[in-house]
Amino acid sequence: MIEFLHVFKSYGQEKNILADITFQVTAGEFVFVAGPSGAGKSTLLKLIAGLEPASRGSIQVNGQRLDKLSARAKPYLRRAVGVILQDTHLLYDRSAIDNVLLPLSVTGLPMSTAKSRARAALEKVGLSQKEQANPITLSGGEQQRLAIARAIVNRPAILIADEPTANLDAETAQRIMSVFRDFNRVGVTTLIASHDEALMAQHATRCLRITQRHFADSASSENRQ
Ligand SMILES: Nc1ncnc2c1ncn2[C@@H]1O[C@H](COP(=O)(O)OP(=O)(O)OP(=O)(O)O)[C@@H](O)[C@H]1O
Repeated sequence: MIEFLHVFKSYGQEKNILADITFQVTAGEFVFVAGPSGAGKSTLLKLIAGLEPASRGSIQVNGQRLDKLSARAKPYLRRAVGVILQDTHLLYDRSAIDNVLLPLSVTGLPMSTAKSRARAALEKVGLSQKEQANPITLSGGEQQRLAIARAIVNRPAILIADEPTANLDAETAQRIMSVFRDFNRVGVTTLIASHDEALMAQHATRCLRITQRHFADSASSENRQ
């Protein structure tokens, strides 16, 4: 489902932000990506989403080598991977439901079908009552849930989220995590970047840990105690 083989990533003069990363995530897994600030967690998620190219090595997502992806295959990959970045990029001049409809606009679905899909996505994250609200009037946790609804409306096989519980109180963070667990329960492969150790200890089944010049996978044999 996701495979990194000896992946390196540099940004210009910023050499080897990620160095020699190898791991596999199989369909349906729930995985945390952990590590201190600046370790490269966001970078790892962006590589999976195809938002940044690897500098070296091979990445496969959903059976496709990202560096060999044809222009025609790119939109399919975009739909297969739902992405929630640190900045949720919600549009504050549109209603909540219009934000969720946005990724559907390129699919050619009839408006009535698109609207019922968007409503189903809002319902799954508990925001049915807020479909006409402007995102700016929503709380931090509600905005995060709206971003999740927008990420899952195309029914992605993989969901990746970058620090989705940052800046939220503990109770709201738990609510967001249970939304992710619900999607994972129905088969969505889920990767979440976090540096909240307590939250991860509670929820993690597996943890990919990036620290300066070191990568550890809690599922690999050398890390099993
Ligand atoms: N577009 C970019 N151009 C240059 N350097 C970048 C770029 N994006 C990230 N970096 C650098 O790469 C390193 C890793 O950044 P990244 O955002 O992946 O870390 P992170 O672990 O997600 O951090 P945080 O927990 O603070 O969000 C940082 O030193 C950052 O400055």
